[in-house]
Amino acid sequence: MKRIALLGSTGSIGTSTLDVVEQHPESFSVVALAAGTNVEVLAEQVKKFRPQLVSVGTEEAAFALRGLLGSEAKPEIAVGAEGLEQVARHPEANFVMTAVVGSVGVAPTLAAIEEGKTIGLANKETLVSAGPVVMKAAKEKGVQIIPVDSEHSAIFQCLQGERREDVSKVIITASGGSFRHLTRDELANVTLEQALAHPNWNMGAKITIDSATMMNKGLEVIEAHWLFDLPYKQIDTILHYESIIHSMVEFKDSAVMAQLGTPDMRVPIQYALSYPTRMPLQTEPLNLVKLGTLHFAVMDFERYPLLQLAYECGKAGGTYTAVLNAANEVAVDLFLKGSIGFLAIEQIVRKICDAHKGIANPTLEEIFAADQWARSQARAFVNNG
Ligand SMILES: NC(=O)C1=CN([C@@H]2O[C@H](COP(=O)(O)OP(=O)(O)OC[C@H]3O[C@@H](n4cnc5c(N)ncnc54)[C@H](OP(=O)(O)O)[C@@H]3O)[C@@H](O)[C@H]2O)C=CC1
Ligand SMILES: CC(=O)[C@@H](O)[C@H](O)COP(=O)(O)O
Ligand SMILES: [Mn+2]
Repeated sequence: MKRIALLGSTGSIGTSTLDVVEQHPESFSVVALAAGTNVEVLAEQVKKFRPQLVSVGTEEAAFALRGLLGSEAKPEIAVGAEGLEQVARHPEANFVMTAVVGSVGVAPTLAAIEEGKTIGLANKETLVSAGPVVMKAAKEKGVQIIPVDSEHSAIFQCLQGERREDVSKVIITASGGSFRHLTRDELANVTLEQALAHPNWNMGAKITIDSATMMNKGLEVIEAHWLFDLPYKQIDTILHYESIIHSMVEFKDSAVMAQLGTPDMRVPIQYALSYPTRMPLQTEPLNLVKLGTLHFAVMDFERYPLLQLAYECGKAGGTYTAVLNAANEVAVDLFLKGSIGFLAIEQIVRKICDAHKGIANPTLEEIFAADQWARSQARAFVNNG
């Protein structure tokens, strides 16, 4: 039985995870849930899955949750960063699904690793921000980090039974995001509503914007570097408009393995939970005949400069990727709030990365300090025009 602690239960990955759990009550149960402030959805989840512990972002959310639950369910309720960590450390959990958004995922992921829990990693910002620290901790504790991000799950699946030394490269596919048909000039006046309309996936707001700027692929390249212990020269990206091929691995004999499927995150979520076995899943099966044709194009680094920047930061290493991530989190948040235009996201992130004086082999404290520095720089950039 997988006894799951789920971080980010009210989000896109969180609700899909609970859908998978519901399909297999004999194999999966929920012992603890963590969310931010969406207490309406959380209350329904608590009533249905009966976790022992629940964490919310604020005291107000905790008060509202108690009111919504009434006498129907009375889980222990924790709050804030401490609450997230408590959920990650829950003594009865043997699997922690990290599906919060942002580098707020670093601390609870490290806490779960410290407790020896298997990690299902959806939260890509964790490895982008603190990859060396997290991977070292997982190695020392013998903890398995199973990728949930669709591309990394695809690569992970393609690597089963293969020897790492036989891999010549991985090829991460990119849909191109909401504005893939626009030129850079045409990006100047795009709206938030347009940016949030991903062509293939229904996801949370932040990752949908990251997909439109191609930062999502940049974060995924860095995530792949840490998950699969590959140098950046062995990590390629390619445009693939339908998101049917979730990623590929090329081996030294030129054989290419790919994992395909209709775009449904429940597949990689369930694979992480059932690994190394597979289980049935109610989802739309892939029909290649109906699809007819799949389309590909070479990645355009001039069109998508944030992907170029992500490779640069990844290769520079140290604190550069934490800064890249934190500046991007703030810039995307400002765009979501309507404070800046779409193209300002990449301008802000580039300026802050250029201004950063990196620290090689950083400690966790140095990573957190770099993250905070980048956030304050990004906010100041906007305040000062
Ligand atoms: N959506 C997808 O298909 C994919 C997502 N990912 C990655 O998975 C992660 C989650 O993405 P997604 O589900 O789309 O995001 P959503 O925005 O849909 O959900 C985010 C979740 O995190 C919670 N949360 C946010 N901040 C905090 C906080 N400070 N403390 C506690 N909980 C918090 C939210 O709570 P609340 O809403 O209650 O405030 C919500 O439950 C991201 O890192 C993303 O890049 C990777 C691949 C695919
Ligand atoms: C579902 C998933 O894993 C997302 O990261 C998705 O890949 C976003 O799509 P693009 O970044 O390719 O637009
Ligand atoms: Mn992805």
